[in-house]
Amino acid sequence: MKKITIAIDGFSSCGKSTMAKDLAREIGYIYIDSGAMYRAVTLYSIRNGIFDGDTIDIEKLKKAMKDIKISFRLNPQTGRPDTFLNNVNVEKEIRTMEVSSKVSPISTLDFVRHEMVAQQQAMGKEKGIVMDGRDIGTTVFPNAELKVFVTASPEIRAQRRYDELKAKGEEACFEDILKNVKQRDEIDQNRAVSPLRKAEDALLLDNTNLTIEQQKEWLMQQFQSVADNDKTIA
Ligand SMILES: Nc1ncnc2c1ncn2[C@@H]1O[C@H](COP(=O)(O)OP(=O)(O)OP(=O)(O)O)[C@@H](O)[C@H]1O
Ligand SMILES: Nc1ccn([C@@H]2O[C@H](COP(=O)(O)O)[C@@H](O)[C@H]2O)c(=O)n1
Repeated sequence: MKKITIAIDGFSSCGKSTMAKDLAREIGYIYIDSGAMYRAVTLYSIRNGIFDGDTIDIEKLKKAMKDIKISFRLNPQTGRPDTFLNNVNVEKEIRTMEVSSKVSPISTLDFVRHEMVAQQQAMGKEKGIVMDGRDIGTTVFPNAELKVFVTASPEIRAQRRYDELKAKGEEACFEDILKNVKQRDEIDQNRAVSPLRKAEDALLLDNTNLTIEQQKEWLMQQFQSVADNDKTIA
């Protein structure tokens, strides 16, 4: 039986990784959170003096790219891959507000995107992959057999992120999160290289009023319908 490529794109914090990870687990595919890779480059940049305030030292980052090694390893406790930067688990560190506030400018840089896209395409060479991000259906895997574009209102997305942080016992400010969500959407949609766009052949999912369970079922149905049309897919 053959495996396919599944691309899940959309706005920040709308539930892409939640649904992508669940589908991948259910159908036995690899799951890759491409946003984690841009976050890892950002964390490296913060830690290595590549930022001066909000200004990025482009030449320094260009030279440093060869020293940034990103990998994923399955965390048996969470059932999802943790992100490793130069062999150190940085899953928690890449999710801070500091990284969230600096990641979109880093993601506008053509040489960063070029390197990330090459690595993502290598990971998906054998298919059997569910990858979520911003440009997966448009740039990374334009021939993906199933493409989904997810959206929800900024307020709902910020609320979900706020609830998640509170549930973990972490400090959170709803207004800061909302501002960050809107800022990232703006930068991601308007950058010159691979801006956030719905691929023409992507299915649109507005999950504003859906539960996690409902969106999971919806995605599984879309996978089933692709598989029903081609009985060689599993
Ligand atoms: N339909 C839903 N209803 C309520 N909460 C949801 C729903 N989908 C996802 N969530 C919650 O919203 C938060 C953000 O989800 P998730 O991390 O999957 O988003 P994302 O799109 O991958 O975000 P990012 O762009 O930051 O990678 C999580 O706490 C998740 O549990
Ligand atoms: N394919 C992608 C994925 C992500 N980005 C950028 O990274 C930021 C963080 O991503 P999350 O999925 O963790 O929210 C995101 O805001 C984008 O700037 C990207 O450019 N391309």
